[in-house]
Order: sequence, then C-alpha cells, then structure tokens
Amino acid sequence: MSRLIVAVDGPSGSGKSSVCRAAARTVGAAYLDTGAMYRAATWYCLDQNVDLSDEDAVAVAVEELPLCISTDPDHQVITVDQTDVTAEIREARISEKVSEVATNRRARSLLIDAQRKLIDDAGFVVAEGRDITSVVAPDAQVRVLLTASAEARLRRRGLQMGGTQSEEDLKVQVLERDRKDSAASNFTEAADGVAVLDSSDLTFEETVEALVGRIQGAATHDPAL
Ligand SMILES: Nc1ncnc2c1ncn2[C@@H]1O[C@H](COP(=O)(O)OP(=O)(O)O)[C@@H](O)[C@H]1O
Ligand SMILES: Nc1ccn([C@H]2C[C@H](O)[C@@H](COP(=O)(O)OP(=O)(O)O)O2)c(=O)n1
Repeated sequence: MSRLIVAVDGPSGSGKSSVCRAAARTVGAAYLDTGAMYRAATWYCLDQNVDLSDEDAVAVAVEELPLCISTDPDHQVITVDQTDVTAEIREARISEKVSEVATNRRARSLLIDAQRKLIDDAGFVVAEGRDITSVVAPDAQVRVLLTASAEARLRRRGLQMGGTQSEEDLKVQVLERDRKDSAASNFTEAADGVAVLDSSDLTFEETVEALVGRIQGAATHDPAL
C-alpha cells in the first residue's frame, strides 16, 4: 500500500480509539490517536504547574512539549521527556482538564502541525480525533464520523473505567467534555463527503468490520494505490 489516509472523528466514547486501532491492525496501517496528544500536552502542563487558564503559558508549554507518540497499533506508547505517560493520560484528572488545552488556539495549531507530520511520515494510517476529517486531513481518502447515542457512550465508558466512576462523574467526563470541546471543533455533524457510521446498535466487531470495509473499498477503487 502506498499512501492512504483514513480520517475518523466523533464524540467521546463513540469507539474511535478502540475501533480505529483494531481496523489499523486488520489492514496493516499505522494508527494515530490525536486525542492522546492533547492528553499528553495536558499532563505536561499539569506536571510543570502551568495555569491552564493562562492561554500564553499553555501555548509556550505545548511549544516545548517533548512528546513522542508511537503509531504502531500493537504498541501504543506515549512519552513526555522520556516519562511513559501512556496509562496516566487516561486518568479522570486528565479527562477533566484536557478541554482547556484543546480549546487553546495556539496549542491546537502546534499539535495539528505535529499530527500532519506524523500522518505524512506514516503514509498508510488511520488517524482519529475530533477534527481529522475537517481540518487535519480533509483530503483523506476515507473520512468517517463515528457516532453513538449518549446512552451507549456513557455505558461504554463506565464499563471501560471498570465501574469506578459514578453516573454523575461519567456525565462530566463524557457529555460535559464534548460540550466544551465543541467550541474548538465540529464533531457532531459530518462535513461534505464524510460518511456517518452509527455504532449505537453495532457490536464492537461489527463496527470494526464496517470501517475495514470502507478502507478496503477505497484501496480497491483508487487507481493510484
Ligand atoms: N460498537 C461498540 N459496541 C460496544 N462497545 C464498543 C463499541 N465500540 C467501542 N466500544 C467500547 O467502548 C469503549 C470506549 O471506546 P473508545 O474507543 O475508548 O472510544 P473513544 O476513543 O471514541 O472515546 C471501549 O471500551 C470500547 O471497547
Ligand atoms: N483531534 C482532536 C482530538 C482530541 N481533542 C481533544 C478533545 C478531547 O477532550 C481530548 C481527548 O481526546 P480523546 O480522543 O482521548 O477523548 P476520548 O476520551 O477518547 O473521547 O482531546 C481535540 O480537540 N481534537
């Protein structure tokens, strides 16, 4: 496979990370979790005691962020200045703050540049986030908005967190975060040319199959590939 970009956006808990990682594995593509980059940036700001409400200070921290992210779907490792933050960036303390970094315009612009470079270097890649189909890689051959009902997303996140979060905490981490993130990107409506994949009533395997089918379809129909 030469170059094929698969761009997937969607709200929290719709299945982006797990479905895209599995689909990338199936088709032999690289996998880029752009949300992990916003999370790692947030981890760094907190580690450096940066006041998240100070837009300039956050932008400066993101500019110097010593971030390394793997794009191997079988080995997801994210380090900040050689500290492995892969697990820590999923904690509730990061989920609760990440929107403050994601809505910082200068920080976004820096992270988007880094994402474009990672996508370019990978060549054949499934990249997921909130603005991949619309801003980061609008020319991607496969563009999908992965959705699921709020009920399904809350249920999935609850299970994923091992039942440790109250209903109220889950609402804050999923629905309230989506509301804040909406200020920075539109991931609730599909832009022109973006296909909607609603996973509410699909199993995980069915959702992966649907995405893999689209990738294989694009690979077959693009004479340049
Ligand atoms: N179609 C699906 N049906 C059931 N569970 C799913 C489905 N898609 C994803 N999941 C599960 O939901 C949880 C949240 O998915 P995740 O990939 O973290 O979502 P996102 O990256 O969009 O926030 C994971 O535990 C995942 O395995
Ligand atoms: N391309 C992206 C990816 C993520 N973000 C923001 C929005 C989210 O609150 C955070 C974390 O994203 P992530 O995909 O890890 O979120 P989930 O918990 O998987 O829903 O980053 C973004 O603004 N743009």
